[in-house]
Amino acid sequence: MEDLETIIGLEIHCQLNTKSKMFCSCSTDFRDNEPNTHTCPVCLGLPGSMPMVNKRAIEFALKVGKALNCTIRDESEFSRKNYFYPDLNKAYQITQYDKPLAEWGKLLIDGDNGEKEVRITRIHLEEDPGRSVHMGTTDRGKYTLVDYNRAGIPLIEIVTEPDLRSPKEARKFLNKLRATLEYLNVFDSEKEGSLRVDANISLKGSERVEVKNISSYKGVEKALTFEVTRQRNLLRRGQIVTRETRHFVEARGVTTSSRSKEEENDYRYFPEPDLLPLRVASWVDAIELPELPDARRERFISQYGVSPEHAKTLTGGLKLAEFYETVASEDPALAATWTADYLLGELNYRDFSIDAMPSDLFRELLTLIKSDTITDKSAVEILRLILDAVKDGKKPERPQEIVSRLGLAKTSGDQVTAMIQEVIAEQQAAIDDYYAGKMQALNFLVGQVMKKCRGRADPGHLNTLLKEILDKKV
Ligand SMILES: Nc1ncnc2c1ncn2[C@@H]1O[C@H](COP(=O)(O)OP(=O)(O)OP(=O)(O)O)[C@@H](O)[C@H]1O
Ligand SMILES: [Mg+2]
Ligand SMILES: [Mg+2]
Repeated sequence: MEDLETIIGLEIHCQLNTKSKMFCSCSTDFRDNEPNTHTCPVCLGLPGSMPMVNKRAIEFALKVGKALNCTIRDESEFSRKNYFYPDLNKAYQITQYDKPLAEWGKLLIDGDNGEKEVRITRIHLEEDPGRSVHMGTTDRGKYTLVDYNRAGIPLIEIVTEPDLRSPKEARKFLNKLRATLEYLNVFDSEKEGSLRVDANISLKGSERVEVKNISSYKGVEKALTFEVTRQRNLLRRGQIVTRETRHFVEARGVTTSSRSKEEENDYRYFPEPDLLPLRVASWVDAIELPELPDARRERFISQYGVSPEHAKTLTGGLKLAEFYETVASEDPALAATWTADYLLGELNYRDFSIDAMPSDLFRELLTLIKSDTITDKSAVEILRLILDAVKDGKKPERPQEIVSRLGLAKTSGDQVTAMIQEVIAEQQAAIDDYYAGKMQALNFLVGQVMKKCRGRADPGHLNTLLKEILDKKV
């Protein structure tokens, strides 16, 4: 039972960052504004109002279609998906049904067993519903407010074939997709709720379960991991997995049943009578795609000579890739190591994005490392001081200032030699041990010199130097 194959397919809703909404001219820049201030008769769905298609949204969706190697349909069509819910003021959503804008694409990912192609079933355009804001606690004073500022924000839904084989692979797919969308400059990954995922999962031979509306990438992996265990346990106990829609409770990391298949709505789709069919396939030729993650990765390898692993990490997000290119000039290999191995670790630890690190300060830090002014250990210390200042909302000190203030400049050769002589004079017992062939004594002596210079000597160099001096004495 343990090796029952896991089958996963994703439906990803992505808000396009156009200036105005999908079918009206209301601004999409609503996040800092009062509820219901970005609305008009069209996005409120008032009787008699007529939708108009946002050309920009179509262009953005076509860009995504082209980047994901889709075929653009010669004719696509908007449809009405009918259901009643307070955040859906018209009682229908304008979406696409059997004639989506784009079909049959693919995205290359770094899968569980190496590089892998994930097929894209379709990409269609639709409008976001409004947002329900639940007030009060569950047991008392509970009521719900509705904010229609979000109603009508352009969305694309990207549906994959059930080609993913593990929760981790699903996360990798999402990371690659997010990077691609960022590079295309069609969405803003930092805006809350800009990418929402429905994750479908089954164990081979059983029904699938759909976990709806997961709003974080980590959430998708967690929800799917929970489902693998839950479904395996059901089968192990001789029960069956029922086809149902489930909800992910982020705070507890579990999924709960929200409605079973029998209760699922019949949406009574029909073609949207207020909009003409779209014939936009010919626009695709004029769309020029920017450099996408795979191409940039190859360029990083050839132009900067960074390792494939570093190149993959550094091109995993648009801002990260741009950051690297602003700091790479002096010593690309050094910059790659310090960005990918050290900086990213420190950022993740603080739940920061790359924006938190001022690139001019990082460049200065790299110069100090390259000129051998500070040790790696001191460089990490400086990095932490800068990021902690940012975290506290303070203006970070420049690396050079920190070096002077804390006296982090590497101890010079002469000073080290002097300190070694001091230690040799002080530690006769250890010296005797060393000559008696006890190699631990050397480590001890290195430690003593390090202590004297407060860690500002290069450990490898110190080791060699100390050995040289001691061996000469024999
Ligand atoms: N056996 C399976 N196990 C896991 N996922 C599957 C399986 N079969 C299909 N899927 C995935 O389920 C998703 C189906 O999405 P689609 O939008 O076509 O239909 P739906 O979920 O029934 O409709 P809705 O849009 O209302 O959610 C796809 O991502 C597909 O890859
Ligand atoms: Mg769907
Ligand atoms: Mg679905």
